[in-house]
Amino acid sequence: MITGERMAAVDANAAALGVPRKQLMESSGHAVAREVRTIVDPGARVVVVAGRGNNGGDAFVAARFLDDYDVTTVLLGRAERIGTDIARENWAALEQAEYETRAVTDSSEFDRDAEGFGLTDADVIVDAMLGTGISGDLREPAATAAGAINETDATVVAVDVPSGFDADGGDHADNGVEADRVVTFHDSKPGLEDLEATVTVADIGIPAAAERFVGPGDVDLARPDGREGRPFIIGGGPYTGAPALAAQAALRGGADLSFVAAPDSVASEIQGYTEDLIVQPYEHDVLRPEVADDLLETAERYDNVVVIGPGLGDAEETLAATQEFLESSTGRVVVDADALAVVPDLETDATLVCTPNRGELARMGGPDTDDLAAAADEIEAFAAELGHVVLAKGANDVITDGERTRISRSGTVGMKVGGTGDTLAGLVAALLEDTEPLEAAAAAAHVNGLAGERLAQRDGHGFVASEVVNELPAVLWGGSDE
Ligand SMILES: NC(=O)C1=CN([C@@H]2O[C@H](COP(=O)(O)OP(=O)(O)OC[C@H]3O[C@@H](n4cnc5c(N)ncnc54)[C@H](O)[C@@H]3O)[C@@H](O)[C@H]2O)[C@H](O)CC1
Ligand SMILES: [K+]
Repeated sequence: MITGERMAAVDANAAALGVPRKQLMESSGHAVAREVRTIVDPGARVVVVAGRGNNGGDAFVAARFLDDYDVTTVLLGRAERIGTDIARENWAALEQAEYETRAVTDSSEFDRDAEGFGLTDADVIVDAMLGTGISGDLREPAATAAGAINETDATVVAVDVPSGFDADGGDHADNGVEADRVVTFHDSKPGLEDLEATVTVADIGIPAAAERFVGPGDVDLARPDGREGRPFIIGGGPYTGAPALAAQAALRGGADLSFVAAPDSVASEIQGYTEDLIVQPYEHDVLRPEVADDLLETAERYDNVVVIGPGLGDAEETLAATQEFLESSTGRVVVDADALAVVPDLETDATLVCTPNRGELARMGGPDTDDLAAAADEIEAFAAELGHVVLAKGANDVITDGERTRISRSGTVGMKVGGTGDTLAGLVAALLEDTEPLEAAAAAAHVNGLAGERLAQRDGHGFVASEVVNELPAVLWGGSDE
């Protein structure tokens, strides 16, 4: 089962792996033609009703695979307004090859002339008006066309989803097409099983890697569409760099404001790094239990995305305070570095994203290995037992919520420089604002690694974490096509 928006991400990942959308469209269209062949014999009358997006593009391909049928392809709209190159190219091929095509420019034509389109004597109608690109109830001329299609006795074959069906939410527009068959691509869509139609899931050659490995489609999904979120970064000890890097990375990753809580002994030093941070000192030199309550109260005031940075090694005090803080948290918390030690025995309603490096993963009870990708199943089982998202950092990062597991292959040996874990933790916090934890962690791991790759291309492996922070926006908004 996959939603429409995740499908778009998988398409983009497939393209980045070398399987372009036009190839997927060819496979999609062929699958639709094969379905038609199971319903009627050659010579039968088939009417394709196509929209101006890739859903229509699929059906232009299908028409090409139905040469031995009496096919008319009807485009709702003008050809020059077809929305994508690959759909337009497939329409042009139909016209060049003198297939029977017709463009309808307004719904009155449809109303007045449903007969004329041969809808009424069609044996099969291919519904290719709208697929996963739909937004809202059917608009004209699709709405009128859907009504005309629903009134015929033809067998209706829907491309990907019946027009009007929302592949993210799973509900179907009241004025949507009632299909007899649905040929959906790659994986079923939530809610299709509730329709009357017979659903065929067509394999269109998308490599499993497009879902397994994090790619540009995942970054597209997690990209903040504006400035939002106010993560709260808690530095647990006297380190000044870690919370500062995490807080700056959160800002670079799209957060509105970034608050840092740090021991008063170092708070002014952290503020000294940059005016962009709002640093709030807490008494004592480390995170102590009596401080935890105040921090909790503060955290509640923010968008409950919190990053707990490194503590003081395994100092009892700090760990007790961290445990107390996490047990009482209810929001989304990125837990990094020494704070991770308390997570295995934690009872909390908070949604944690744990970002262990190899040693921290092993100490938490996860597998102790350099090759995280090879241990992905073990890490998935560990995350399932832990009950939280684990972003295990290594040459390849393994990101898992205990059920779904992704691997990010981005990054470079230069990323081992100190502080890149802090930039990652801050970036996760920024993306957690409006992206689900697994997706936010996967995209952050990928973007952080791509930032390092860009720096390595420019400066070899001598870059430092503060440069990774500054590189994040270019990767997140620069349309990186890695
Ligand atoms: N997932 C895959 O592996 C592949 C999917 N393919 C097909 O691509 C469509 C999605 O195509 P997209 O261009 O994103 O959008 P659509 O064609 O679904 O629709 C866009 C089209 O519709 C208009 N529109 C949007 N909302 C409405 C509305 N409420 N009423 C009327 N018209 C509306 C919008 O203006 C556009 O013109 C997917 O379903 C698959 O069929 C690819 O072929 C490749 C592989
Ligand atoms: K459709």
